[in-house]
Amino acid sequence: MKLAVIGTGYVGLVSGVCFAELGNDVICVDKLEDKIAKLQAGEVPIYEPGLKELIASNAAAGRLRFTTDLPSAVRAADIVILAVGTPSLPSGEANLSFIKQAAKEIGESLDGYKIIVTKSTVPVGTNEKVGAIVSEHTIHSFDIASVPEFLREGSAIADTLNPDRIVIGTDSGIARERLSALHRPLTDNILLTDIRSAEMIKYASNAFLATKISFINEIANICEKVGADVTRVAEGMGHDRRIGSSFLKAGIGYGGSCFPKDTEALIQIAGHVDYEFKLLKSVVEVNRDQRFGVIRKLEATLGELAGKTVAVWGLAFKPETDDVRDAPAFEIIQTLVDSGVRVRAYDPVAQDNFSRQLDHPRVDYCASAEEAAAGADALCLLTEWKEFREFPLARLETLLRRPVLIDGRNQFTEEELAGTSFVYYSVGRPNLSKGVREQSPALQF
Ligand SMILES: NC(=O)C1=CN([C@@H]2O[C@H](COP(=O)(O)OP(=O)(O)OC[C@H]3O[C@@H](n4cnc5c(N)ncnc54)[C@H](O)[C@@H]3O)[C@@H](O)[C@H]2O)C=CC1
Ligand SMILES: O=C(O)[C@H]1O[C@H](OP(=O)(O)OP(=O)(O)OC[C@H]2O[C@@H](n3ccc(=O)[nH]c3=O)[C@H](O)[C@@H]2O)[C@H](O)[C@@H](O)[C@@H]1O
Repeated sequence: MKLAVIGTGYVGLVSGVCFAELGNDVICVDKLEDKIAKLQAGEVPIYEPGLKELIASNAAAGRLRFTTDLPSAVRAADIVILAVGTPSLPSGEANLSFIKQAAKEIGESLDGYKIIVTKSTVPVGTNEKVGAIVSEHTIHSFDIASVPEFLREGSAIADTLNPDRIVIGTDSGIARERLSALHRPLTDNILLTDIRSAEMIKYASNAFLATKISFINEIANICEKVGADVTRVAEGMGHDRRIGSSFLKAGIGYGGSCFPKDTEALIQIAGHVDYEFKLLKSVVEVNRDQRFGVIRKLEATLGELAGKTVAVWGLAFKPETDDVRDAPAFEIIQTLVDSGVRVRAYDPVAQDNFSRQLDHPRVDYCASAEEAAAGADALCLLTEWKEFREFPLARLETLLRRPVLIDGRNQFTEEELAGTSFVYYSVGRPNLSKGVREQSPALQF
């Protein structure tokens, strides 16, 4: 099939290249001339494992092209896929200006029947709005469909090529048939729905995953007070197939370009129909506070923070990505420098993106994990990159001025820390001092 994909962010690029890999003829479109020029030259604007190679092979095979010429790409396609951004407005609502503008441009470009698919995450009712905008600008017939995207950054290609399910929301028989045929090579698990339910499935899925994370983070916070270990608790819960073991990793809370914005947007969607989504409001509130656990633990060990030097390992919101959108590291580092701390930060991949957005005289960006740790009063691990997990603890002990390790991602085990001199605070697990568990407080009944 011939596809035009509008927007070359994560979703546009990854789904475009994966459809090309399946043998379709794909043109990816973006407004940004620089971005398209780079893609045409074989450069990939984002760090995503495997993406560069897959783009190169499909471009060389002539199945994948890049352009800024939206009208020509739309005319050459049978199916037009909208993958533009839907960032948050200050109110928390989704900003639909990119969607609306792209819908207008698509409408103006139509020269015959097309299927117009929205992959961007959009509030219920948006696809109908897209249909109305396209209609205003064309005399040609078209159908609309909502096909939400569920890929995760860092494993985007594997997720796209092996999806748990594909959701196709449309009221058109032709669109249902052609979009099922397009996705069937990926999975047989295709769920056909109406448009509004498909739009809701995406928000409900992200909100539920965010809820699991905030739930386990609250359990972790209680574990710290009662002397239990949240990793064992999550393991014990996860064996129950009704609960499942995924998304039960306690830590510094969720970040990224989607959970924070989509939870806020769903609260607004509910509010517009006079429904207060109390549970999701709490999920967001718990998440906002969770990152400050790192600061509280630093204060508990170092006392007054002003004048101290703190190393930070990890700036991306999760490993295997250079995306720093809504990364908890921003607020943690900002709070530290506001308290008079000098920060020595390092991330193997996301450092350039991060430092462009947080430039402060008390933040030094370092060339290596080792350089960041050298001479610091404490080290905070904020992103679970493999290189941090594999860093020899004996070496780290000698680099730090004080062997204080605040592990925001529960990366090290008690066995690994046994025999070291670390004061070790993690999330929802007993604190260790010189490798030995600190006494849990007596419980009152
Ligand atoms: N990033 C992710 O992992 C996932 C994102 N989503 C959703 O997918 C959508 C896209 O997200 P990202 O890929 O992160 O977006 P992004 O914001 O990184 O990129 C969007 C791209 O669209 C381009 N664009 C905007 N208007 C355009 C127009 N009229 N014509 C051509 N290009 C245009 C922009 O220049 C930009 O390059 C969002 O709704 C997001 O919520 C869904 C699942 C995963
Ligand atoms: O709509 C989206 O954009 C995407 O949002 C998430 O994907 P992503 O944000 O790339 O990454 P996740 O792996 O879900 O992690 C999100 C955040 O939650 C945190 N997390 C995740 C899992 C966990 O157990 N604990 C936890 O704290 C991560 O550290 C990270 O900050 C969803 O997992 C995707 O299905 C969805 O398509």
